[in-house]
Amino acid sequence: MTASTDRIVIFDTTLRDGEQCPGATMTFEEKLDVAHLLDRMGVDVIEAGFPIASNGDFEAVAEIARRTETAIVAGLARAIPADIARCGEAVRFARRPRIHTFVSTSPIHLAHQMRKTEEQVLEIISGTVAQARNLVDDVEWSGMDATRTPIDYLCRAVEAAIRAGATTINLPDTVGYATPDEYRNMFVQVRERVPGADKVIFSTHCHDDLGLAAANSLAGVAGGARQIECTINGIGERAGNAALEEIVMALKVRRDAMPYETGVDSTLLTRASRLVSAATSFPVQYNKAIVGKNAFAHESGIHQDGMLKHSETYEIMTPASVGMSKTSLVMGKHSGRAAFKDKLKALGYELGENALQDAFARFKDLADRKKHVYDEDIEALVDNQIASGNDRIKVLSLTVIAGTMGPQSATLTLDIDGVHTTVQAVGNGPVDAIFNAIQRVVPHEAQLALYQVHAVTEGTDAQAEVSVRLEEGDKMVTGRGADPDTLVASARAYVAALNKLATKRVSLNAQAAIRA
Ligand SMILES: CC(=O)SCCNC(=O)CCNC(=O)[C@H](O)C(C)(C)COP(=O)(O)OP(=O)(O)OC[C@H]1O[C@@H](n2cnc3c(N)ncnc32)[C@H](O)[C@@H]1OP(=O)(O)O
Ligand SMILES: CC(C)C(=O)C(=O)O
Repeated sequence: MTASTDRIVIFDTTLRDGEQCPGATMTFEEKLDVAHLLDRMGVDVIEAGFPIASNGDFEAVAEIARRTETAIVAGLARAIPADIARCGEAVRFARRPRIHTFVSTSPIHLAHQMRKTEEQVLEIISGTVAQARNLVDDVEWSGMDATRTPIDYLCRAVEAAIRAGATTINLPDTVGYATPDEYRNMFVQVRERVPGADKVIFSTHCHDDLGLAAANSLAGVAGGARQIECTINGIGERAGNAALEEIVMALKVRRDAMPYETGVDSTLLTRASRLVSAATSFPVQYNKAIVGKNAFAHESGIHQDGMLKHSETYEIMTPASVGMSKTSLVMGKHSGRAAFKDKLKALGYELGENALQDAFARFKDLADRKKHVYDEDIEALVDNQIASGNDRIKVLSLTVIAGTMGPQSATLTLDIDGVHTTVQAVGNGPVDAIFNAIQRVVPHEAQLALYQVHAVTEGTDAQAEVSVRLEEGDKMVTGRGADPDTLVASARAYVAALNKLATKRVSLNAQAAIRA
C-alpha cells in the first residue's frame, strides 16, 4: 500500500489490541459486525485478530477476511514461523491481506521477555519478515517497545525489516511512555538514517498510560508517519490505545494545523462507538471526547446562552459530523434563564414575564435539591404553578418528624388569603399527620377518596407526584402536588384539592344566587 503525503492510513486494531483489554472479549458474530461497520466507515486496515492465539481467533480473522469488501485485513503474528504461517492461512481469504509481525527491540524486552541478544533478534527479523513476504505482498513489521529502544539499534532493526521486505514499519509506544516531542523525533531520525525508509510507510501505535496516546499519534505524523493504529473508544491493553474517533476528528477539525486527511466517514463514529461498547459491555465514559454522552451537552447557563445565540460559541464541531443526533442543553442547577425559557418553549409553554421569573425561581430551587432535572420535572413544576396561580391557600413550610418512634407529627404553616397560620398535629404516619394539620387549619367535611403517589422520573431523587381526591357531597375534586420530597408533595396535593373545592363552592353558590 502506498500513501500520499497528506493521506493518513487509519489502521483499526479494536478486534486485536482492543480485545486484549481484560473483559473486552467479543463473540465471533460481534467481531463480524464490528468489522463490517469498520469497512463501511472507510477504515483502511482492519487488524482482525491474532490467528495463533486460538481457533476462535483464527476463524474470526478468516471470516472477516472473506467478508471484507474494501479494507485491508491484517492478522498479528509473533516473530515465530508457526505464528506467521497460521496468520498467512487466515488472511489469505482477504481481497487485500496483510501479515503484521512484531518482535521486541528494547533492552529490557530483549533481556527479560525474549531472552535474546540484539544480533539474534536482527536475524529473527530478517527470517520472519522474509517468510511473511513469501506469503503476502503486504507485510507490516513492528518493533515492540520501540520508544524505549536506543535509536541506533532501532535503526538497525528497521533496516533489517525493510531489507527483508516489510512495506509498513510500525514503531509502537508499547507502554505509553513517550512524550510527543520524543515520539516525533524518533520518526524523524529513523526516516533520515535508515536506507530505504522512503520506500515504506511509517506507522504509529500509541498506548494511553499517560493519557498521551492521541497526542503522540499526531506527533508521530508530524515526524513523518502516515499510518495511525487506533481503536474505537480507545479500548486496548491496560489504559488503552489512541482512540480512532479522536484521531479522525482531530485531523478533520484542525486540518488548518495538520494538513492531512483520512478516508473515514466521521458520521459513523458514534454508531461504531455504541456497537463496540455493546459488544464489549464497556460503557463509554460520559466525558469521552467525540462520542461521550456529554460531548455535545451543555448545562451551565453561560454556555447554554451562548449556544442559543450561536452554536460555534461552545462547539468546535457539529454533533451531526460525528453521527450524534443533536446538541443537548441539559437543565440543571447551573442553567440560566435563557435556556429555561427555551426549554419551556420547546415543551409548549408560553409564560408571561412574572410567571416565568416565578417558574425559574422554583426550577432553581428544585435543581438545587435534585441531580437530574428532566423535562417531566419542569412540566410538573409549571403545571403546578399554573394550577395554583389563584389559590387562596398555599403551603409555606412543613416539618415532619417520622420514623419508628411514633407518633409521627407535622408542623405546617399555611398562607390563607395572606394570613399565615402554623399548627402542629400528630397522625398514624407522616402523611396522616400532615392531613390532620391541614384539617385543623382549614376545617372541612370533605372525605379523602384517593391518595396516590408516583415518581415523575427515575432515581431516588425523582420528583414525587401526589394526587389527592376529596369528595364533599356531590362535589369531587383532585389536587396534584409535585416535589422531590413526597411529604411536601402530599401537603401540596391536599391543599390543591381544597383550593379546587373552594372554587367549586363559590361557583355553585354564585349559580344558586343567580337562579334565586
Ligand atoms: C504489545 C502487544 O500487544 S503484543 C500482543 C499481545 N497479545 C497476546 O498475547 C494475545 C494472544 N496471546 C496468546 O494467546 C498467547 O500468549 C500465545 C498463543 C501468543 C502464546 O502462548 P504460549 O505459547 O503459551 O506463550 P506465553 O504466552 O506463555 O509466552 C509468550 C511467549 O512468546 C514469546 N514472545 C513474545 N513476543 C514475541 C515475539 N514478538 N516474537 C517471538 N516470540 C515472542 C515470549 O518470549 C514467550 O516465549 P517463551 O515461552 O519461550 O518464554
Ligand atoms: C504488537 C504491537 C504493535 C503492539 O500492540 C504494541 O507494541 O503495543
